[in-house]
Amino acid sequence: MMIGLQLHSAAPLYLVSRRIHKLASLRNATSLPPKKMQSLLYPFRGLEEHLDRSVDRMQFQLFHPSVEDMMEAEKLFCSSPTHRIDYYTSAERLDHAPALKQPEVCFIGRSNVGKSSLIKALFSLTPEVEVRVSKTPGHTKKMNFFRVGKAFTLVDMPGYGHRAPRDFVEMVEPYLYSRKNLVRTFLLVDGSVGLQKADLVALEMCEETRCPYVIVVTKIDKCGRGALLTNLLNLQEVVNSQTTGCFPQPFLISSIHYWGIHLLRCFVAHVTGSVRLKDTSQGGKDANQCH
Ligand SMILES: Nc1nc2c(ncn2[C@@H]2O[C@H](COP(=O)(O)OP(=O)(O)OP(=O)(O)O)[C@@H](O)[C@H]2O)c(=O)[nH]1
Ligand SMILES: [Mg+2]
Repeated sequence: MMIGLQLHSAAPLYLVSRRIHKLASLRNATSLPPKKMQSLLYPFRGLEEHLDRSVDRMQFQLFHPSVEDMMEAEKLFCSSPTHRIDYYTSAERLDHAPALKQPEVCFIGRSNVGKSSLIKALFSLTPEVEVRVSKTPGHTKKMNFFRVGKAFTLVDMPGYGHRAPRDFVEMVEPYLYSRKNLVRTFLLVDGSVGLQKADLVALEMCEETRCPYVIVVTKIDKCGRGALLTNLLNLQEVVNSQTTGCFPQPFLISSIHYWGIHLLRCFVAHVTGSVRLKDTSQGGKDANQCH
């Protein structure tokens, strides 16, 4: 559903692929019928009615900014002559990583979980920033640094898992332990398959590094609500019982449908100190708190 995309058009492929998806922009999203808009902006809302009454919903909505706040955050993800968003550099080892002062956030997770796709969706309002995604696990082989003006840097990491354990040990681990300007790690877990053994290892490592982290549940469009809820509640149980550095609210996203992308943009802007939000939480805890 690209704006103005006509399949029979003779437009060159690169022009077609760089058009902005309608739902990537909050202004278009707010013109949706209310229920659809709620599910796009706050994906947990779409699941809530299927949850057992005994489940505490508050934990899933600690970070719950207003649309107005999300609009403010969205501006950061739009490039302008005074606020350039660009791919900066890649590094194979920590000592090749650029020395940058601005706050940094990184995205880690198993190969193929959707890290690069998420970053691509976050940057979809600046389609000239190229983020490569692939069906083949192990596609991202280096740490890729993207600058968002002077506000923050975002880092796409190689995945861990059967094909790329070495990359992880040589790049991701040292980065997580020593990167001074790292303010938040986003640990991605595939919502359609739930927590895997390798995810638990990553979770343990995030605990050890002591840098605050947050879980992002990806590909929520790929499975039924029942399976997603089971995976989600299992994840919450692990977060509640085994972690101290993890923000208790998991972020649910679909990078291909833009579900949860606006909320996550706002969270990134918030944790990097790039926006001051008027209303960040309903539950009395803010996004910088863990348990
Ligand atoms: N259905 C669905 N597919 C997705 C979503 N996000 C990513 N994918 C698909 O999952 C595959 C892997 O996506 P990537 O973003 O390249 O995964 P990655 O985590 O960066 O993988 P590595 O770089 O290999 O570690 C691609 O085929 C994407 O199209 C999503 O939200 N929904
Ligand atoms: Mg990748």
